[in-house]
Amino acid sequence: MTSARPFLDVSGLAKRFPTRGGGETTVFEQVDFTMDRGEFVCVIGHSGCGKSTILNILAGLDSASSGAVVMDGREISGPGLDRGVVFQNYSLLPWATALENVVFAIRARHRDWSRQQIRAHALSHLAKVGLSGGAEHRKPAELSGGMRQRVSIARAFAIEPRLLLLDEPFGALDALTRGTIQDELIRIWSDTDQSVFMITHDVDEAILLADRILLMTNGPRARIAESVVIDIPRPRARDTILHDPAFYAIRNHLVEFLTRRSRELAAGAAGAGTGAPRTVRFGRDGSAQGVDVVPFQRAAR
Ligand SMILES: Nc1ncnc2c1ncn2[C@@H]1O[C@H](COP(=O)(O)OP(=O)(O)OP(=O)(O)O)[C@@H](O)[C@H]1O
Repeated sequence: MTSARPFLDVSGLAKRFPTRGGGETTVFEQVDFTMDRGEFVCVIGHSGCGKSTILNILAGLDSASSGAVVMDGREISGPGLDRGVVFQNYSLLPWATALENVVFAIRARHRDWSRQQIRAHALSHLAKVGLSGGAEHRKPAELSGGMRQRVSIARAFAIEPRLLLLDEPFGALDALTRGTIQDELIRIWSDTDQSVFMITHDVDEAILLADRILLMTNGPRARIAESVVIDIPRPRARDTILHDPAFYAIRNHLVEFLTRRSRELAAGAAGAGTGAPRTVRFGRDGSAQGVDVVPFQRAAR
């Protein structure tokens, strides 16, 4: 069932930067989308269309030139512990151990918790991402890239944010590590009602993880042109998902968007649309249907 008011409501978002000649450039405009509680949404679009800027605005680390972001009925106007952010470059405190990195975040969130409570909570979240048996006492420089990203994910989940913002979190990892951490991410997310907004360049990763994929046109004046519903049943596994009748239809649709339509739909191009994204859903046989509204229903995970 959908509620009358979405968990996250982004409307009319635009970002402009001044240019050297005294003018300004519009990176994106008319960005409109909503997210429901517990939904996992991925964003795909070419480099420079403004994905990270949108994520930073949702995080409260950047401000929009116009438009609004309303989460749980309140407008976002700065950073807050109701949102957790994971960047590609880990952003861990270099002088603190993995455990301390997580502990500091929990302490900021739960000021009334005892030291033992905080430590136990941190250790349990580190264990969920496979960091135990000594690794939790190492500093970031003594950890591999995959382990550092695990610490970032544990830290983000440990503060139990309502919205988790992930900016290409697996971009720097090798395929094997990437797969393992994707599985860990999905397992932790499945046990919560947290919503996830994730940027990725990897269409297979997006299909594996997302309930919905937002497709952005090329900048400048980029916008979200389509919202593609991924209703491949969960749990999804990387090897068996390839046999789902809808998988290649969705994959082809995304690749075709990136190679052709992201450019054709860009502002100024003939036939470029405006306004809210078109919702696209694929039938279980892989046939595409353009529909206006698809209610989000949290599927079994
Ligand atoms: N402070 C700034 N001043 C001027 N332009 C900026 C500034 N910050 C970002 N931009 C421009 O805004 C555009 C969008 O940047 P953003 O990093 O959000 O894109 P992206 O879609 O996340 O790209 P990528 O996929 O490469 O990470 C880029 O063209 C970038 O050069």
